[in-house]
This record gives sequence, structure tokens and C-alpha cells, in this order.
Amino acid sequence: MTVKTPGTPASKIDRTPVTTPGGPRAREEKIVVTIRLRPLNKREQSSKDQIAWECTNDHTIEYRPNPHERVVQPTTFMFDKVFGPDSSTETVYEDGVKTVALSALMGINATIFAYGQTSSGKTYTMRGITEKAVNDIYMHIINVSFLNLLHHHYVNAHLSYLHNFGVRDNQDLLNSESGRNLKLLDDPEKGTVVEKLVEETAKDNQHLRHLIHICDAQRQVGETALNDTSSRSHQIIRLTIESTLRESSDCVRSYVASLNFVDLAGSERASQTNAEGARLREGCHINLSLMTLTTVIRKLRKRSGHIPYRDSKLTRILQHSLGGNARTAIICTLSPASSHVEQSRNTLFFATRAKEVTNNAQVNMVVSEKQLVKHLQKEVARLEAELRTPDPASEKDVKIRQMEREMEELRRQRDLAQSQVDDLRRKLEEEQRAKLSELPIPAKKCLSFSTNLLPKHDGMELSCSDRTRNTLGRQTMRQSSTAPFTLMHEIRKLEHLQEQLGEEANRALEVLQKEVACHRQGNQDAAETIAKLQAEIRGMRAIEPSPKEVEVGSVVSVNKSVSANLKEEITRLHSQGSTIADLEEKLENVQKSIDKLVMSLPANADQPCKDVNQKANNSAKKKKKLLPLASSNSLNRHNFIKSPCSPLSASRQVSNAEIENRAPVFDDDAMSGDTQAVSEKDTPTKSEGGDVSSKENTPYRRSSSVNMRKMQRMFQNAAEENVRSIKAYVTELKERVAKLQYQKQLLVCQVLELEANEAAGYNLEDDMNVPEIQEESPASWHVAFREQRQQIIELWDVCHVSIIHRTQFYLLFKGDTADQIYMEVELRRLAWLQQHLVEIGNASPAPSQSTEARKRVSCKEVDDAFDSRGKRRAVHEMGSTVGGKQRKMQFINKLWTNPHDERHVQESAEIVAKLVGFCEGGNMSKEMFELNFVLPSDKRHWFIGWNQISDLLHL
Ligand SMILES: Nc1ncnc2c1ncn2[C@@H]1O[C@H](COP(=O)(O)OP(=O)(O)OP(=O)(O)O)[C@@H](O)[C@H]1O
Repeated sequence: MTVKTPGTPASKIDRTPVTTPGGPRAREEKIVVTIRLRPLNKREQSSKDQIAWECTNDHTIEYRPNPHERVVQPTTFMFDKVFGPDSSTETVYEDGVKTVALSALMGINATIFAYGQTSSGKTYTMRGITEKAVNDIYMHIINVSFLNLLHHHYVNAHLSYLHNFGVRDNQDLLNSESGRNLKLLDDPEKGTVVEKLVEETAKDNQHLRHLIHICDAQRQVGETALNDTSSRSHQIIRLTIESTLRESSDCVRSYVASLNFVDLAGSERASQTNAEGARLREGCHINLSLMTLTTVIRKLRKRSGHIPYRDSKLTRILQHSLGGNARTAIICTLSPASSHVEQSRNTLFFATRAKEVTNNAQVNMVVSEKQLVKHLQKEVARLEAELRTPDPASEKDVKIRQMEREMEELRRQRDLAQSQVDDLRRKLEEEQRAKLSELPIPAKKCLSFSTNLLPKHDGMELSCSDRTRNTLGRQTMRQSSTAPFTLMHEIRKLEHLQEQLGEEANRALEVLQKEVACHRQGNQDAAETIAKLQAEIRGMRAIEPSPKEVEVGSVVSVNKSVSANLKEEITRLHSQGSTIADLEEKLENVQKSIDKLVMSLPANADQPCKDVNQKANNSAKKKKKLLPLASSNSLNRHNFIKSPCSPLSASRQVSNAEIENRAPVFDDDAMSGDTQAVSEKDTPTKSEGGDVSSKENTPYRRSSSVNMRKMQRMFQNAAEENVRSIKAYVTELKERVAKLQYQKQLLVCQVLELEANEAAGYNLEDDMNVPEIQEESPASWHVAFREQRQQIIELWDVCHVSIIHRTQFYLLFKGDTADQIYMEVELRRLAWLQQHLVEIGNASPAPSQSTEARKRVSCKEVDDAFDSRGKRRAVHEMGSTVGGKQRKMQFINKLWTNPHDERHVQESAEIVAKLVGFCEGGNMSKEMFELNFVLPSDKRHWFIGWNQISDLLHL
């Protein structure tokens, strides 16, 4: 077993208390010095000895000199504890040395010894102290073993006994056969050891008492004048205590400590002891060893110089207890007799010096070989790790260099990725450019919109809102496929069409000018009209499209960002809104002028022609009723003016998509030739007379043989027809301008949506990789159409849309693929309207609008619209009877009331169409559905378009 204090080199061997500089902080503490003053013994009492010493308190003892005694020595001494003659040994133990004695249980060496002159009571005191201490130690062992079973705490005690050492020969009282010559050995680790000293292990308290008794019995005593049983040697009872504490499964701590009970031989004066011979020599040895002890104490007190431990065997054995690794308590015994005042004073002087001595007690921990091996292995591993581990500073540098390398690599990868992105972007732009320049522009796109543009009013959704939004959400998915480049391309294309329309209108007006010129007969109104038309033409010519940055079909500059281009486009389109409105206004003025001209024609005719003119006028009026939507004389108009944009042109046979998206090619020569041919063919005065501007050469006056009336009639008919054709064509141009207008607005909306998406973090450029246009298959469009139409019908009901509008729309759009744009526009503006109705608290004029429209369907029209069979069927279907005015209104109010009943909707549409005179392919045109996004409260709300239509239809 190895005895080791914490931090002590592990090579320490067992049971040797070692003080190490690196160990745990030593407990520096003074030697505990107590004084025990015994009572006068019988001999002293019989000799009438006086008490010279008195314990004035627990710490002070004072000398009581005789009244006549002259005292020059100190008379008062103070110690840690002073016990008077009445104090028991138990009190001395409990109050003076118990703490020191039990330190051995904690692995701290402890020494208790008694110092004093002969017969002062050292043996008497130490036997009691030893007994008390042993009792306490075994009580502790019992208690700790009982209370700390879980901690596996146990204590073993080993006893060794020395006697006579330092006096004559060392004698082991536990081994009487060992002889007298036990040698003291200096072990470098254990210190001073007694060779061949027997150590007996005490089994228990009784066994230990028995061992102590044996030692006491063998101790040499002798009779002196002062003490009948005077100890003639020093005695040391050494109790070695081992304790083990298992703190955890892998942590077991063992402690070892020596508890020394030292009963010194008493100093004596030969004159007092009357010793002679052997007793005198014993006394001399005793005094010599005690003198060495006194010297050691004195040296230790001064803490300087050589400590003469080796001058006596006593001090050699007690070296650790004197200023070393032990807690020490000295009990100085005194005789109170005045006859021993000088010896007592010397004892007090010794005690006074002893209490200045400081010990360094440490806990002695035992480490088993297994634990030692583990500890050494850990130490080796730690040292090897230290050897392997480079300097922290250099390690930090290495890490910094490594991080710098990683950063450099990341930068390189970033640059590489950036260049790859740039390449991809370049390629995409090139592909986009190639696609735009090569591919024909698709005819009908699924123009879509997002409800994101519309204000949201949670909790105020109407019944069909969800479905509408689902559809719109689905369309929003398609929206992402509309690339900004395509939008800009569309805008450019529409602008080009706008420009062509303007030019076409100019040509029409020029032809009209020529035609009107034929009617110059000094008629002031006609002249004014012509002058006005010429001004109109000049005005229209002044309307030039804005200079385009890029021609149609070309690619938007790739150097600008897409978003910047879109914003510019929006700004520019907004600025051009007035231009389109101007064009519409101009066309309106032209139409008015034409109307005025037509009206003026009969006035130029002679009276005989009145009937004819009246007929023509009536016909014109009749036509006027249908004019905006009438096809007019398509053959004549075709001959009158030929335009690829005209719905009546030869290119009419081409699909609408081709017409609308193909850049028109004007054949000026052909057109002028045709125009000329028409003029020559349809205007006999021109072909026959040449200069129609000359009154002299007018057919009326050049040939009297000609039937002037017939000629006039022919002329008027031809002129009237031509003017009517021009008027119809201008109307058609207006419709096309209107269509152009809402297509443009749709594009603006899409641009705004893209811009909103871009602001929300949506990457516009990502769309570059998505197919731009998703054409719906006929089957899927049919399904989508039915779904959209149902939503539209429900929204009509929710938004109280005019039943006339419902009827017209319902009958016009029946699922043709060309209807996609109209369906989506209708759905969009209904959704927009619905949101705004919610915004304004449903205070929409729409209901009154609807009611007004119902009122317009007069009772008479109800009567006229149906024959008796149709009426009966309608009445039957609507669950009412058509009788009085009130009942007729009830009948009308039952139209368009159930959006969920498809049959009801169909019947309602047919009835309203009959009532107001709608006929498909007749007075209804898809182009009349212009787009107008304004608030219902606005004077020009989108119902106005329907009011106008109603006005035209005289509803
Ligand atoms: N405190 C005490 N109370 C009563 N009797 C005492 C006390 N101290 C000592 N005696 C008695 O005094 C006598 C001498 O005591 P003791 O043998 O212990 O002295 P000693 O110091 O050991 O002497 P020596 O040095 O000669 O051995 C004994 O008979 C003992 O009983």
C-alpha cells in the first residue's frame, strides 16, 4: 500500500506520512498547549507543602508566592487551556485534546504527549486520554460503519508500542523477545522508522485495550522519593488508523494517519529524587532527552537555524509531530506544591515556547497500486498529448491560414458561379431574342390576372368569391408564364396596330373626302362638313404614335433591366391613354360629320326625289338604328375600301388570330387602284364627266337627254350607300380601337402584376425559363369556359349587373376559343367590381341599374315579343301570368334570378333577347365589350357602355 498525499509523487510507499510542497495546502497551526494542575498528593500534604499555583481562569495560571517572597520571575502564564486540580481527565480530553486526537480519523497525523516533572501526573493523565481517545475512535468506527455502509467507509487500527527509547535502548513492549536494541532507521520516504517494530492490528476496542494493558504492564517503573511508580522511560503508543471512503463507483479514497500517545519520563532533580546509581543515570538520560526536546521546541519557536531532531531518539521519533506533518497537543502537568515551584516554572517556560511552534498538518491519502497505475497512465497520456499538441499560438495561425484558403476557394467558386449565371442570362436573352424574332406572335393568349391587385376584405366575401379566386389563382399560375419581354412585345405590336388603324382611318376619310367632293353643289352645309372633315383628317394625321425605342418584332435592349423597361412601358402607356382617347374622339367626330352629311343629302335632291330620298332617309334611319353593329353593305364596302384590318376584307377569311397579330401589309397601289376602280365604277359622274368639281360639267346640266331624275336618284343612292359604308367602316374602326384599348389595359394590368410580383421578391427573370404562352387545348378550354361562365353568371347576380348585359354576353360568348380573352376580361372586371362593392358597403348603383334595365323592358315589348305560344311557355316557365302591367313587371323580375339554374339562365337570356330585339350575328358584336376599369360611383362607370348600347337599342 502506498501512502500519498494529494500532489505527492505516486511513488510514495505505504504508511509513511509525507509532507510535500505540491500537496494540499498544509494546515499551519500552533501546537495546542494545555496545563493540568494536579492537586496536592498525600506526600505534599503531609509535608505541609503550600499551593503555589492557581488557575485563575480557563487560560491563565498564576503563581502564588509567599507573602514575604520576592518574585522576579513571571508569575502569570496563559495557554490554550488550563485545567485546575478539580478538572477530571475526561474534561482535559474533551476540552483540550479530543479534536487533535480524532484528526487521525481524517488522515491527519496527531500526537498527544504529556510533559512535566516527575510525579506531576503525566502517566495519570495520558492513560486517561488514551483510553478516551481509543473509545472515541472505536465509537467513530462503529458509528461511521453503521451510518456509512452505503459509502463503504471502514476503519482499521494498528497498534505499536515503544518504550525506553531514548533512555537506554529502544524496547518494543509488544515483542518482549525482540531484545533491547531496536534501531532507528532513516528511511528517505518514511522518515525515522524503528527497525523490527511489531505492529499489532486491533480487532476491536477490547482487543486494543488489551494490547495497551500489556504494554503498560511491561513498562519499566521505579520508585523514587517523589513517585512510587515513576516511569523510568518514555513511552509511545502509536495507533495507525486507516480509513477508506468510496465516494463513487470508480472513486475510492483511502486515508492513513498515526495517532501517537506519548508519555514522557519526568524531568527530575537528583537532589529531590535522591537517585543514585542506575536511577541517577536514568534521570540523566531522561533529562538529556528532555533537554533536546526543549531545544528543538525552542528552535522551532524561533523558526530559524538547525533543528536538532537527531540529538535524541525522542526527537527523532517525534520529528513529524514537532513542527511537521501532524497536529500536536501537549499537556503540561504541574504539581501545585510550592516545593516544586522551580520545576513547575520550567515546565511553564517549556509550554510557553511550545505554544509558539507551528505544525503543518496534511491529509494523508492512500492510493492503491491499481489507482496508481491508472493515474500514471493518465499522466502519460496527458504528457504525450502535450508533446503532440503544438503551441496554441501556432495552431491558431494554422487555422487562420486554413480559413483564408477556404475563403479564397469560396471566392473562386462565387466568381465561377457568377460567370456561369452571366452566361446563362446571356444565352436566355439570346434565345428570347431569337424566339421573338422568329416565332409568329400567338393569336390568343390566356391573359390572366391576379386577385392580388384587388383589395381584400376578409369576412365580407360573397358566395362565389372562393371559386372565383380559385380560378383567378389558377390563372395567376399562368400569369407567371407571361414573360415581361412578351408583354413589351405585345405592347409594341398593339401600338403598331394602333398606328395602322390611324392610317386606315385617314385613308377612309380621304376616300370620303373624294366622295363628298362629288356632292359639291354649292351646298354650304356640305362645304362646312367637308371643311370640318378635312380638319378632322389633319387632326388625325397629327396623332402619331410615340417614337418607339424598338420596332415591332425587335428585341428590347438587353442592356436595360427587365423591370426598368416594364416601368418605362407603364409610364409610357399611361401617357398614351389620351392618345387613344383622342383617336376615339376623332372617330366619333368623323362619324357625326358623316351622319350630318348623310342627312344633308336629301336636301340637295329635287322635290320629285323626295319620296325616294324620304325612303332613303327612312332607310338610313333604320340603318342608323343598327349602324354601330350593322354589317352594312359588305360587298359595297369591300369594293369601297380594301383593308386587311377590315373585318369585311378578303383577309376576313383568315382567322381572327392571324388578323389581330399579324402586322398588316398595306398594298397602297392595290388599294388606290381599287379605290380608283370603285370611284370609276360606282360614281358614274366621275367616269363619265371626269371633273366632278365643276358645276359646268355636272351630269345634271351637261346632258339634258339623260333622265336627270334617274341620274340623281342613282347618284344619291350611290352616294348614300358609299357614305353609309364609310360610316359603318368608321364604326368598325371605333370598335377596333376600343378593343385595342382594353387589350392595352390588360397588358398594363399584367405589367403591374409582374411589377408587384417583382416588388414582392418574385424573380422576373425566372420566368424567362418558363414557356411564355400556354395554349389551352379545346377540351380543357371547353371545361374552363363552362366553369368561368358559371362564375360570371354568379358574379352578375352578386353585382346586380344589368340583365341586358347578361343576355348579350351570355348569347355572344358560347365557348369559342377566341372567347377566352372576353371571358377572362369579364371575370376580371366582375371580380374587381365585386371587391369594390364590398369596399363601398355594397352601396352600388348596380341594383338600380338592374331594376332600371328591367323597367326598360316595357310591358308592351313583353306583349310584342311573344306570340301566344311563346308567351304561354315563358309564363309557364317563370311561374307567372302575363296580364296587367304589374304582372308583366313581375314576369320581368323573374328573369335572371337564379344563377345556379342553367336552364333558367338560358331561358332568361332568350326571353330578354327577344324582348330587346337582340339577334346573334346581327346587332350584337363581341367588340362592343370595351373594357373600362373605373369605380361604379364614377360617372363613366363601366355600365355606361351598356347604357350607350341600350340607348342605341332604344331600350
Ligand atoms: N490529577 C491528579 N489527581 C489525583 N491524583 C493524581 C493526579 N495526577 C497524578 N496523581 C497521582 O500522582 C501520582 C503520580 O502520578 P504519575 O505517576 O502519573 O506521575 P508521573 O508524572 O507519571 O511521574 P513519573 O514521571 O515519575 O512517571 C500518582 O499516584 C497519581 O495517582
